[in-house]
Amino acid sequence: MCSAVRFVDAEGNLYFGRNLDWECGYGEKIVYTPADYNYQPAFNAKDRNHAVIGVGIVVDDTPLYFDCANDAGLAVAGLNFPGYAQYAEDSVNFTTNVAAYEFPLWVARSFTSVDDVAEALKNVTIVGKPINDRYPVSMLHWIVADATRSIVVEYTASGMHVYDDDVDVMTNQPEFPVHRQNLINYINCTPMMVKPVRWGGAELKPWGAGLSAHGLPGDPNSMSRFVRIAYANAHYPDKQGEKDNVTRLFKTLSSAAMVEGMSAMADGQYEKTMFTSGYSARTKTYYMATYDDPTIVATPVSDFDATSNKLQTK
Ligand SMILES: C[C@H](CCC(=O)NCCS(=O)(=O)O)[C@H]1CC[C@H]2[C@@H]3[C@H](O)C[C@@H]4C[C@H](O)CC[C@]4(C)[C@H]3C[C@H](O)[C@]12C
Repeated sequence: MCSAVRFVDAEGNLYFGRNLDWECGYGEKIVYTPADYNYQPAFNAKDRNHAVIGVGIVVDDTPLYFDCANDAGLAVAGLNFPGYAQYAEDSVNFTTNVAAYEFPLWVARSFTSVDDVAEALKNVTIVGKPINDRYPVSMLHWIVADATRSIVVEYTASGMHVYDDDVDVMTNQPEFPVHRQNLINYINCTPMMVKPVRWGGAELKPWGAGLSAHGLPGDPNSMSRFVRIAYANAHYPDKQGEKDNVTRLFKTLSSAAMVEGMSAMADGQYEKTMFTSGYSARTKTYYMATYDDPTIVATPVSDFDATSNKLQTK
């Protein structure tokens, strides 16, 4: 399972991050794609040369991003969506064709805002073409965010769906509208301290703080994580400064993190939060912590050579 979140700090700077929950890693690193990198889209898309930083792997000199952000403060993450995602089998004439594997790269190379992405997606086909035989097509949906808002992009049997994500979180299956509607089941949950009540002759006092959120789902399934991270994101108080906002990002994501042993996949292997990563548009820094080493490592864009045309990893 995976979970993602977006929020802005008190000055309106974007913070965006995700948990990558899986049974194994892919050798992912921080990958920097400079503006002058020779990106050759899989089909007829045009490269608009935004520099990109994110987490991914490099295959055939192409950065395959799990999540990334660009120099304009636009960020995107891919999350599993099997059983629902259904890409086109081939390119479609008179539309912009984007291979599923390049979707985050294409978004971040091409656009400066969520509004522009949403407009472009009106005429986009996502094609289920693998980059090569070693890496089959992943069935994903994506959350795209900037300092103003976020959207969820789902490509299913009925085509392209772009949803306004007014709670600024995403997890896995099912479709975004189901997650969004399910939140109504939890609107009784609040962070307020519960007052003592009388039931007949008895005075009932709360155990302590937290009782007002009783019923918030604690299990690792996708719908439960959506509720939990939406609750955490909605109630986290505004923070000043980079440090407290990065803490907010990682703590909010930890509310939906997967602990090894809690959830086995179909093959019997346990899922765990392999890494948590995120971007601060305030300082143009990518942050990452792994399951085995929770130290949050900061990689500012300035660590890379922006004048080069080569992919760079750290
Ligand atoms: C496994 C990852 C998603 C994690 C997730 O959402 N888990 C949910 C588990 S469950 O089903 O809901 O149980 C996804 C997110 C991004 C994916 C990667 C990126 O799309 C980049 C390439 C794309 C290639 O086609 C396949 C390898 C790959 C390197 C992908 C491997 C894998 O599918 C990743 C790493």
